[in-house]
Amino acid sequence: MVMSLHLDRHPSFSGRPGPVLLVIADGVGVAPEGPSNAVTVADTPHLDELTESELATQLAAHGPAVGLPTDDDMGNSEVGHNALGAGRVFAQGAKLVNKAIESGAIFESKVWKGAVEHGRSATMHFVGLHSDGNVHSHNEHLYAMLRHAADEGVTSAAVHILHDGRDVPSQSALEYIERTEQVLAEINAAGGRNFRIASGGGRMYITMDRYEADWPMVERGYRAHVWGEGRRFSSAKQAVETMYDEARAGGKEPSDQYLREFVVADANGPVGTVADGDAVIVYNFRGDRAIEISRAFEEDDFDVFSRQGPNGENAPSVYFAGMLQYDGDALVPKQYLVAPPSIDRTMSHYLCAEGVRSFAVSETQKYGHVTYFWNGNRSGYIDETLETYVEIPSDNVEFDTTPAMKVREITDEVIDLLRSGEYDFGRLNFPSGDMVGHTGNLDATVEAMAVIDECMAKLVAVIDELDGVLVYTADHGNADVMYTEKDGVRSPKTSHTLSPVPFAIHDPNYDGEYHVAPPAHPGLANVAATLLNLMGFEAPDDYEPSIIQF
Ligand SMILES: O=C(O)[C@@H](CO)OP(=O)(O)O
Ligand SMILES: [Mn+2]
Ligand SMILES: [Mn+2]
Repeated sequence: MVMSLHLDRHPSFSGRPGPVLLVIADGVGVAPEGPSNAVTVADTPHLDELTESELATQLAAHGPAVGLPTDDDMGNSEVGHNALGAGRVFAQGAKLVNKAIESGAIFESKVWKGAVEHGRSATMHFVGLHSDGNVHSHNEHLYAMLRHAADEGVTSAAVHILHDGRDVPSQSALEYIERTEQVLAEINAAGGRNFRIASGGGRMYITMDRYEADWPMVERGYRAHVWGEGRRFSSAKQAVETMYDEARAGGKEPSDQYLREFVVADANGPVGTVADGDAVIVYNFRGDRAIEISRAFEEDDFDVFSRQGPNGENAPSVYFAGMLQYDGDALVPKQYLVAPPSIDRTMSHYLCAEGVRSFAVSETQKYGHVTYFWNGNRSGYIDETLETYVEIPSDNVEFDTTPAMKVREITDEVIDLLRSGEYDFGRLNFPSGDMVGHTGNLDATVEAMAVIDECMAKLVAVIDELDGVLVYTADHGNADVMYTEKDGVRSPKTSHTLSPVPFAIHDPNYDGEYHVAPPAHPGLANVAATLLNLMGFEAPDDYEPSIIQF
């Protein structure tokens, strides 16, 4: 049955005269007050006023509430914005890949079989985030594929690892390398097989750029993985240990995310370059940071950077597949192992069908979050005549050096759009709670929160002036836990958290027409229906229920 995209008007509430604005403070969760909570350490009188009002509550933003396998899975931007924008919970990549591996369906797929066929006569390469963070990837998926490939007669495999330190502890690369070397050794022990780690580097330094913020990152990764260009070491372990030592000798604590690229080489040179006829699998299941490297491998007429070898050789022609299809509109990549969640009828689809004008604003690092993720992993507009998307270019720096990021610029842009009178709905993402939070720098994150608070005050004032409604929430936690402490020793926490997130409505015309009455276990997926109600619409029947009741 094709569901119609029509929205009924709400029977008792026709909305306010002004626009509805959703503010998503990325990575700003709710955790107990304490010295490691940058959100509570910061002075944020305006946020406090919002979250302490009668129109406030908290929402689950991790685990099954956002389509992840278990309650141990922290939330992230992809699943968070998917749930916010689509008003329902979809089984996400992490879960879908687990299922495909458990059932064996992944190994029955035509794409896997094609990869194995190439791997039998050439080399099978695996490129991906090397951890069990379960945000972009999970090493158990890699291991299952390596073992299966070996069982199916692949004799040569090369793994290209991206150190994490962002979804897992900031200096954990060596533990993951040790475990992977163990798995590879077990596979090789059967004889006649050469499975090895071939190259790698930090995820924030090579390969895993997103939203075209920093293509040179992808170029560095491509050249290390394909051509074996980079500093040479006898093993991945030696590479990481050397770089740790060098960082500390320079007075700096090393950070896995930012480690330089390395290549494993022996007396004959790099041990796992990519050649014509090889298979390459990107084993990340999340799309934003996997799209650019996929394009570099699979596009015939790719022209963002030169893929030629050091002596002018042509880029190798490979059999390429992603774990999932990362962009269902642009069809990137063309071949994939597991079908992505099919997120249909997002809130944007309904609003466009009703002719409602809307905008979305963020800076590069989160621009795709409020557009591509929000719209169910679709790039581009749903209806360009009704929507305006604004990207403020991000600086390519380590973000604790610029804790305000572009939050003030985003605010100014949003205020202009609100005052234009042309929009009934707008959404923005403030990136800094998350991006600065990921650096593990507490002071910088406290400063980031103070800037968000300052900008919230401005937005609230404009909403008052326009008789609109402001809704404040976040997509998952991060800034709310900046370090953990054990036996008096502090370790920076660079990852997201399991915390709930704030939800608050600022409605200057509020006169008791509705109240906050969330269903049991409210989560991010309940926000879309709430926003539609505040605009004077009834939500679609199969959306998760609204947080407000009239
Ligand atoms: O930076 C990222 O890729 C993730 C963490 O892995 O963060 P977010 O989900 O907030 O984008
Ligand atoms: Mn996020
Ligand atoms: Mn993040």
